[in-house]
Amino acid sequence: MDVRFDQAGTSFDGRTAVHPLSLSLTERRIGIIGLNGSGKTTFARMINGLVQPSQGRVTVNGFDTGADGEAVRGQVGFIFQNPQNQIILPILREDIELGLRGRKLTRGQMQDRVNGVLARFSIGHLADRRVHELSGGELQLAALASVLVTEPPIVILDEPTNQLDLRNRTLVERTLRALDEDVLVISHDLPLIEDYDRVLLFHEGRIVADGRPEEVVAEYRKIAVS
Ligand SMILES: Nc1ncnc2c1ncn2[C@@H]1O[C@H](COP(=O)(O)OP(=O)(O)OP(=O)(O)O)[C@@H](O)[C@H]1O
Repeated sequence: MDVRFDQAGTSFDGRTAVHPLSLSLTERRIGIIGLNGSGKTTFARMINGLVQPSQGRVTVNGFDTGADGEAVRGQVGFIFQNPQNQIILPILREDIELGLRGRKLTRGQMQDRVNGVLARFSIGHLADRRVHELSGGELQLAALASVLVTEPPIVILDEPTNQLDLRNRTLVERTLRALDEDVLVISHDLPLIEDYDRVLLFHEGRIVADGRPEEVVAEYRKIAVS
């Protein structure tokens, strides 16, 4: 990935959520950690243009999140903290297809793409199930399938193992490890990011540590008890 922040920061109603920062993210797997309310989600949303910087600029693979919003959304798939909120249609297959509407695909090509992504996450058996009946782990995989069917090169996941039991957590962890796409994962589940290429620690809207997982997690532990 090639994500650049150039003195980019953002405020809500005069309160700074992310202080202006400059950095470049080029690694394949990046973790974001920090206390509740430290700015992690806001930072991630600035990358896909859901939150615009109040100052500075953010570019993703060369596209400006302000000026080239549509191109940026094609580059970055975002899986929200509560995946049930992002699945719109009642039947999983229909929801996955929704992402492909507007693309010039024949019915057959569309079905091939949907079946391909279902097979990739081993959830073909869920294709015709009602989304609201799926378990938490199944829902996470369903959300991944719905986002990845459009083939974004970068995927951001906001707390993908939140509220999952050990089995579903392991399933999602294993699935994330096998992804070919570049990933940026916000997580309170520290083992999930322990072998990532780079970890950012947010604290009060600033990045206060940035580096290898063990070093950054050690800093996080200090903040957590201070
Ligand atoms: N749309 C918004 N309007 C107003 N304030 C917001 C908005 N989004 C976030 N904030 C505020 O910005 C700060 C950072 O929030 P953010 O969601 O980025 O934190 P976080 O680190 O992701 O937290 P958590 O771990 O609890 O999900 C918080 O004080 C939050 O209340």
